[in-house]
Formats: sequence, C-alpha cells, structure tokens
Amino acid sequence: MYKRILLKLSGEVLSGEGEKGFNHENIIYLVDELKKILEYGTNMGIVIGAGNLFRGREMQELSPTIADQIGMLGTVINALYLKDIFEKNHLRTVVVSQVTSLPSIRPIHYDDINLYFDAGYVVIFAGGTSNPFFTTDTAAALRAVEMKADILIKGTKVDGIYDKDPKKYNDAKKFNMLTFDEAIEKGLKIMDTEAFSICKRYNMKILVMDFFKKNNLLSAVREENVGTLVVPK
Ligand SMILES: Nc1ncnc2c1ncn2[C@@H]1O[C@H](COP(=O)(O)OP(=O)(O)O)[C@@H](O)[C@H]1O
Ligand SMILES: O=c1ccn([C@@H]2O[C@H](COP(=O)(O)OP(=O)(O)O)[C@@H](O)[C@H]2O)c(=O)[nH]1
Repeated sequence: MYKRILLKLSGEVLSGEGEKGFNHENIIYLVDELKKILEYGTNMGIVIGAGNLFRGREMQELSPTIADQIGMLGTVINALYLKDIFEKNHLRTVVVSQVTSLPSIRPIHYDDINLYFDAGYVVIFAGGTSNPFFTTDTAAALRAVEMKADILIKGTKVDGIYDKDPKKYNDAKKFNMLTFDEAIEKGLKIMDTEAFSICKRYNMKILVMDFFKKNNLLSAVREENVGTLVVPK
C-alpha cells in the first residue's frame, strides 16, 4: 500500500464532467473516497485544477499571461472551498501556495510539509506552478517530487491511458503500463509532456485512473491493478 501520495484532481471533479462551478454531491463523493484512504494514515497531498471555473486557454479574448493568472487563482478558490468542506467533514486540511497571501493560506515551506503529514493533515497545494503557460498536471509532478510522494495519482474521467483519446475514438486501446519515454514519444494527450518529463527525471511513478468509479482510489492506493501505470523502465 502506498504511504504517501500526491493526488491530482481536475477541477471538473468538483462540478461534474463538462460542468462549471461546484456540485455538492460531487464534493461529498470526493470526501468519502478520501476518507477510505486516510483511515490507513496515508499522507495525502492534493493538487487541484480549475477547469470547473477558468481555464486560461478558454479565455481567448484575454492575453495568455493574464488568462493563466486567472486560471491559477481559480485553483486557489477551489482549494479554499475544499478546505472548508473537508474540515466540516472532519478531515484536517491545510492549504499551501506561493501565489497568494490570504489568512487561510500558508506559504510552501519544505520543512513544514512533513509536520503537516505527521499531524494527519491533508495538504492542498494551490496556485499551480505559480507561472503562466503551465498546467496543474505539471504542478502535480513538481509537488509530488517535492513532497517525496511514492506515486502521483491522476484521478480523472477516463480509466487509464489509451493509444488515442478514448472519448473521441471507440477503437482506442488501453495500456496497463508504459514507460515515460513511450508516453512522451507517442505524444499521449492525457498529461503534459512537461509533467511526464519531470516525473521521468525524478523517477516519480504516475498512475492514471478513473476517479468517478467508487472505491477505485482505494484500490489504486492498495496497489491493485487499476488504471495505467507510467514507470521509468
Ligand atoms: N491518450 C489518451 N488516453 C486517455 N485519455 C486521453 C488521451 N488523450 C486525451 N485524453 C483525454 O484526457 C482527458 C483527461 O484529462 P484531464 O486532465 O481530466 O482533462 P482536463 O485537464 O482538460 O480537465 C480525458 O477525458 C480524455 O478524453
Ligand atoms: O502552473 C499553472 C497551473 C495552472 N495555470 C492556469 O490555471 C488553469 C487551470 O488549470 P488546469 O487547466 O490544469 O485545470 P484542470 O484542467 O486540471 O481542472 C490553466 O488552464 C491555466 O490557465 C497556470 O497558468 N499555471
């Protein structure tokens, strides 16, 4: 069983696929799925996206640098929203970020991360990488390496990595396992090349799995055969 994981969740986990905003049922589903894992004492870092609010590339009328800063602020909004709901459901949570100074957000200090985990807190990393032109997948790769996670788990709306987008092609074939080099060479669009290449450099395994299937996250953390694993060799 993995002891320390970085979970990357798309903003749409909070709204429902293709929706905007917050859907309480979806968020309670997330809380329930996390509780099943946290009861084992698993150290849990979360990088949350902002697709339920703003994606830089969707704001064509704006300059990309501004649109992306709005996108990053969206991840901060999601992180604070989650912190409150988590705590109302008895999950102690700390939000850390470099992009904003607000009373409920702490700066990222490496020395503190272990203290938060030891005290049983979920750590939500908000604000992406702090730079425009990146995505929260790349932030997840960075934070996974920084917090020395056993694995980066991308919880998403498909059940793994395919040779082409399974939402567009019925004949797409799923991989059970592939290497970072294969993922990069094949140009698989499930994650950014930047994220794959950071994980490759630091030997950080990635698991892509269907977050919307009940108990799937627990199976993933128990190292059962779900989703697609991306490994160094
Ligand atoms: N090779 C691929 N294998 C699996 N999913 C893929 C692939 N290429 C594109 N996708 C798409 O990537 C999506 C998941 O990425 P996700 O990060 O959740 O999206 P976003 O970041 O846009 O919210 C899936 O819905 C799927 O349609
Ligand atoms: O390091 C980062 C992370 C995110 N973003 C912006 O924040 C938005 C939301 O992140 P993402 O698209 O990764 O969210 P998700 O699709 O996972 O919900 C992106 O579209 C970018 O505009 C950014 O500029 N830099």
